[in-house]
Amino acid sequence: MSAATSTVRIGTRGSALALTQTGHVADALRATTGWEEEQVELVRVRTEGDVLTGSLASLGGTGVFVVALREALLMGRCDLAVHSLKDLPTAEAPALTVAAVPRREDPRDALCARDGLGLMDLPAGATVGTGSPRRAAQLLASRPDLQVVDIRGNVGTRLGRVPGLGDGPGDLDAVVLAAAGLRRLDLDEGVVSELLDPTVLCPAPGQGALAIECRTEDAELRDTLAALDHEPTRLAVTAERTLLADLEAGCAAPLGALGTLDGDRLYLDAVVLRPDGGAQLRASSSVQLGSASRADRDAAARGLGSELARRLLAEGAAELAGLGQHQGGTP
Ligand SMILES: NCc1[nH]cc(CCC(=O)O)c1CC(=O)O
Repeated sequence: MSAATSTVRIGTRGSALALTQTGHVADALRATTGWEEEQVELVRVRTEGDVLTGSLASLGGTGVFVVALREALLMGRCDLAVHSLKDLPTAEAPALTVAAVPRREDPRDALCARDGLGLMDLPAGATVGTGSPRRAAQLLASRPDLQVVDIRGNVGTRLGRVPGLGDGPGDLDAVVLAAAGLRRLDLDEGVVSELLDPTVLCPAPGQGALAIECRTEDAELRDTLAALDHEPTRLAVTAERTLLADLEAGCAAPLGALGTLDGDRLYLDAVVLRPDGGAQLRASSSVQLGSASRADRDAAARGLGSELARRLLAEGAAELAGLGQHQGGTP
């Protein structure tokens, strides 16, 4: 594929959020390359995650939002794909490469409650909707009285469960969503009643970040996409995702991880919970990155994730959270 003579096709899911995210990447690509509007084209791909209606936790397997996009890449129906990094399985796909991780949006989770209520203001026994075992366990850890209700659907559907926040039944006191998605859709101002501190609700590995994937053989495109990479984000999510992989946890596991870069030091905080929130393990560590090569810094980030995973496993994380069950890992 020669960019100068043809178009670059970006595969995307059809949800409002996916189209917005992909649109931003298309704009960034045009800006760094000088390509014309029509040289970057969006191709819609329907994924299993968009079609199935069961609860997200019950889908169990990882990658329900990703598999069809990867197939489209491999079959040449598109040249690059934009994924929400937290939906991307940690196992790399053969013949595909994550060519760039752009700058991360706010990684925090957002409480969207009726009447602007914060987490600690919700009345006893209040109902909070989320399909995420990670969010459920952490909500219950700080507010054991809450009634967590399993919900799913796109952002609009979930907001509609809260009175005053959208079109829908308005049958819940609150829902929890990723701040990044709300911000990208320009919805955050009206609906977020509290941005939850990561010490209260630690985000999912990769939350708020995107991955731009292409075929490994497209060397020219890979070089072009590298311009969209944001190294501090890439290092943080590399540490988070290595931890996730080493814990053999899928996207449905009650675990949170957040990497942050301060100068040349990369920090990683993680929490693993019992699904009912009644017990949890927390661990933090950091590594000095130095001015070594990109490969060395990536390796240091992976080392940090592995070190923290080892510590958590030694303290009984797998038993606590029921890890290793979703991907056929160690029992
Ligand atoms: N699992 C669904 C999903 N995947 C990515 C986002 C948007 C936020 C992000 O980029 O992390 C969301 C919605 C949500 O969790 O509220």
